[in-house]
Amino acid sequence: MTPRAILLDIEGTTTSIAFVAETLFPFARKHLVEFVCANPEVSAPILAEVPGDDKVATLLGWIDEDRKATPLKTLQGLIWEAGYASGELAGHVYPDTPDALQRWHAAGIAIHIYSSGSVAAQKLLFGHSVAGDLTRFLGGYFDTTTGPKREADSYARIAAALSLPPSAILFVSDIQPEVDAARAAGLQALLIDRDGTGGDVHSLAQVLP
Ligand SMILES: CSCCC(=O)C(=O)COP(=O)(O)O
Ligand SMILES: [Mg+2]
Repeated sequence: MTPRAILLDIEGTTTSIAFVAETLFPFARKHLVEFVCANPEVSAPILAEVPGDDKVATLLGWIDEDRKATPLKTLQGLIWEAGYASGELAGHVYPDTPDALQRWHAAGIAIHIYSSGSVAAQKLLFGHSVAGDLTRFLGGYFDTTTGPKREADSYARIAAALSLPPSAILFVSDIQPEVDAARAAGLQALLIDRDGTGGDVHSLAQVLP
């Protein structure tokens, strides 16, 4: 069945893992303390969700281990905002990403994002991408506030939010447990392998070509 909506992961799917690991995360690490000190009122409710006495140390540890924790993701999005605004950051997208977004959009297929990165961070990345502002192609954004990406219930919630039967949505991700969870919820799903050594596809050019 041709899907009525496409749901895209970011890191490893639309965007390189290296950009996230080697550019975004170090930027957040470098500016974390400065941001928290300069924005105490914004930071306080986020830090309240971080366990332990030394919240900053916990957050820095989470960055190093790529923990997909909602408070960290919220804070990262806020920190990256200044980097995108100044032009120091530009959201990486693979060359086939804007082409695919344009193609699916023209075909009348709704395109949504589901990433562990916060919704604010998703909008920044696509709004300030190396291919320009791609947000005109995107209809909805989902993050871990909807639920973890490896749990089927999260995909059921997204289908309900989109008012679509799960089988009408095609999810694309580079992480097998995420693909498995989406399939368990009844979505169509494809594993993308950007190295081209496995997976169902290795480029978004192969998805609804
Ligand atoms: C869009 S924010 C940058 C990516 C990020 O922080 C992240 O955790 C990506 O996770 P994904 O679920 O897109 O693999
Ligand atoms: Mg991913």
